[in-house]
Amino acid sequence: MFFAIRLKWERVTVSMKGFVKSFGCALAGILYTLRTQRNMKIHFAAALWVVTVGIFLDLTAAEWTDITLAVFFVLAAECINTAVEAAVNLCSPHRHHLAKAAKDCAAGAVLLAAMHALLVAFFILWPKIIRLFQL
Ligand SMILES: Nc1ncnc2c1ncn2[C@@H]1O[C@H](COP(=O)(O)OP(=O)(O)OP(=O)(O)O)[C@@H](O)[C@H]1O
Repeated sequence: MFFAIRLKWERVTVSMKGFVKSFGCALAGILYTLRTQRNMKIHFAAALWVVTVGIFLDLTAAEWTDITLAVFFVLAAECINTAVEAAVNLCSPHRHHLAKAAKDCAAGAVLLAAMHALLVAFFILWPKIIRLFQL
């Protein structure tokens, strides 16, 4: 009985260590993207601005859901773009049309996510800002 509990506890500890390690790796990836990619810094600054304006405009829970989804979608797309760039640079240091396709498609994904974020900001924030200045 004692050994069974101890074995189970050790398994929990080991899986917790694995979880903490994966979390650390994921955080390192985000920080690497933030450190090396100018666009990620711009996205982060834009996200901070949107959150500040959102707090000021007293958004509803549904509006916050849309805004945060759009923000995290852009940040995640930028991390994936950085991963693709790093992998392509590693595998294909010389110019190749497939390397170009991979990088261009990854950049396209970021552009689409950013356009979506702009639309969401426009539909949610813009009418509120207009109303605020009409008062
Ligand atoms: N190995 C390659 N072969 C062919 N074309 C490439 C290659 N590497 C980059 N390119 C082309 O140059 C463009 C810019 O590539 P680069 O590696 O500078 O990425 P970037 O988009 O400038 O990244 P960043 O977000 O860091 O500015 C790519 O989108 C692609 O069209």
